[in-house]
Amino acid sequence: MLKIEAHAKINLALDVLGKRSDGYHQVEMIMQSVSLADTVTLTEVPGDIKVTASEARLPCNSDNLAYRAAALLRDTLHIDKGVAIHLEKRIPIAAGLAGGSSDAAAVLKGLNQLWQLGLSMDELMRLGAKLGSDVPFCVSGGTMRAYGRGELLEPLPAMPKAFVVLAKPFVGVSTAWVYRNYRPAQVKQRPDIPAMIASLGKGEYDGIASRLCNVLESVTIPAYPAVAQIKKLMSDYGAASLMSGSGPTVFGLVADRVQAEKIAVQLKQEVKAQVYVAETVTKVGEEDGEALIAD
Ligand SMILES: C[C@](O)(CO)[C@H](O)COP(=O)(O)OP(=O)(O)OC[C@H]1O[C@@H](n2ccc(N)nc2=O)[C@H](O)[C@@H]1O
Ligand SMILES: Nc1ncnc2c1ncn2[C@@H]1O[C@H](COP(=O)(O)OP(=O)(O)OP(=O)(O)O)[C@@H](O)[C@H]1O
Repeated sequence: MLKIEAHAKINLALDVLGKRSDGYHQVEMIMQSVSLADTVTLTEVPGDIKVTASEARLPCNSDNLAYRAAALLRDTLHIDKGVAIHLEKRIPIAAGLAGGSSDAAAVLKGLNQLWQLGLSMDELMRLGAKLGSDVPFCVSGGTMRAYGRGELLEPLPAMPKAFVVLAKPFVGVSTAWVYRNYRPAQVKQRPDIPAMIASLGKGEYDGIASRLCNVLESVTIPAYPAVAQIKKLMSDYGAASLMSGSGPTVFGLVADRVQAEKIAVQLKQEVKAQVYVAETVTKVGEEDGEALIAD
């Protein structure tokens, strides 16, 4: 049996560079893992793939990304083994935090170990790209520049430790809908990604916090005013704030845990949202032995 922590991600910067002929958008992003995580438990069983989840509204059939990750490994490598996958969900669903992608990445990494497949991180990331654009990042974790449709990654210097308040209003946002409705003309500000990378290189928290920028806010905010409301409250409380991915979750960065806890308490009083306090995490995965826990 294996237990794996599947971490959520936030996008510190997200730019859309154009639309591709395959329907996806060319993006450039800076992605960061945070400590909020689902726990994925893998147990070898005879037969097929079975998925259970703590969250009743999650599909447990082949629509579940964790199921699809296991099926992809079985089909690609012609493996005739079964696995029971249990998802203890903590990452809110359809939130812009890559919850499903992270579960899928955890299954790829976990089954690589449980089924002794010997796949490299690179091979796992390539397989992950078949499941979704965010999956390769979730396989590697840490702080990364992502480009292409988001599946191509370049490691960046780790973000200095920061505390992250996450607030998800009670709406689910479809990533496909957000990209479909993206109009460059509606974008007021685009991220300065080279400058943010320079700040990461110097370990300058302020340089990173002052450059948070996500062009997809131009689609999600007009449709879901709660996002703007939460962003404003976070800034009023002293956090550098931004919508993560396609939303609707807004994150606020602060350097101090006590301040993060205070902001979370204030937000819970003022807005209808699921609120969490997390922190940035450096590279997750097998290398540091942190993510895979064998029983
Ligand atoms: C918004 C982000 O979460 C930021 O990290 C990602 O760009 C989205 O990653 P994801 O949820 O893994 O997305 P996918 O499952 O690959 O794609 C979902 C849908 O979003 C759209 N999509 C996604 C990624 C991309 N670069 N361009 C797109 O247009 C496509 O319509 C696609 O059908
Ligand atoms: N294991 C899973 N956990 C969460 N959602 C899943 C999972 N498998 C499939 N899904 C489906 O995927 C959709 C998006 O869920 P998810 O939580 O991954 O969104 P997200 O955080 O917006 O992802 P991203 O940031 O990668 O766009 C939901 O409609 C959900 O039903």
